[in-house]
Amino acid sequence: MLDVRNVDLFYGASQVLRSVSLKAQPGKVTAVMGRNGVGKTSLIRAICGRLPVASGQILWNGTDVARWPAYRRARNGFATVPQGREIFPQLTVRENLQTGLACLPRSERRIPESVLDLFPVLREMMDRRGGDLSGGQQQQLAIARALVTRPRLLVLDEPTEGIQPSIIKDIGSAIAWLRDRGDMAIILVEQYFDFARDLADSFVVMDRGEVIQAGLREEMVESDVRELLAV
Ligand SMILES: Nc1ncnc2c1ncn2[C@@H]1O[C@H](COP(=O)(O)OP(=O)(O)OP(=O)(O)O)[C@@H](O)[C@H]1O
Repeated sequence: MLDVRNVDLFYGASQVLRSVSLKAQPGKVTAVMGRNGVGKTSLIRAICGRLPVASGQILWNGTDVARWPAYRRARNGFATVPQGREIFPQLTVRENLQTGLACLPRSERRIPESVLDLFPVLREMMDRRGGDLSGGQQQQLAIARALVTRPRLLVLDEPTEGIQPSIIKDIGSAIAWLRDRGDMAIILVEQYFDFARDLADSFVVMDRGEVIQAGLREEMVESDVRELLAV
């Protein structure tokens, strides 16, 4: 289980996270919501080790990993699907997936069939270049690249951004399937309310670097949260 406690984060003198706490449990989706610029991506980067926190704890099954480098967290089960996907356009789909394997021991560096079963379109496109895929296919590739490490914590940053509705549905089904498998904690950063609500077990809403609302999905009052998300 991931237990983020009172994390503060700064860019230079500017504080972008203020005592942020959240939990993520295996078999559950924690949705992180909030308008543009409230600190969601910074929070994800802090969790995955791409940005150093100034204070607070990031407990992973009881161990504080807040000072661990990103590669060590990756080896211990953390995987991220970054905002904007960060696909290598010149590499093939297969090569993009292989980049995800780097944190695994040599003997385990293979692309699991189950990942391709989840996104069959990728199997058909293994030798195509990443840059030739549609936005939705690239998003599926980014999720698959995270999954090849067989993560125990999957963090997705706005996976529906700029994606057409039919593929959003496929991505939602894939996330639900991974959640229901039960061995992975999932953090879903999302501004698309309906998508987040359909998948979430619990939620946090952020504003200006702080968590201003949090609770279980049943406690998520649609009108309140929509208001907090409105620009
Ligand atoms: N590298 C950086 N240096 C300085 N300030 C930054 C940097 N990256 C982000 N910020 C600022 O930190 C704040 C939080 O940004 P962040 O990207 O975490 O928000 P967000 O909620 O993920 O927004 P979005 O949905 O637009 O990605 C914003 O005010 C942003 O301008």
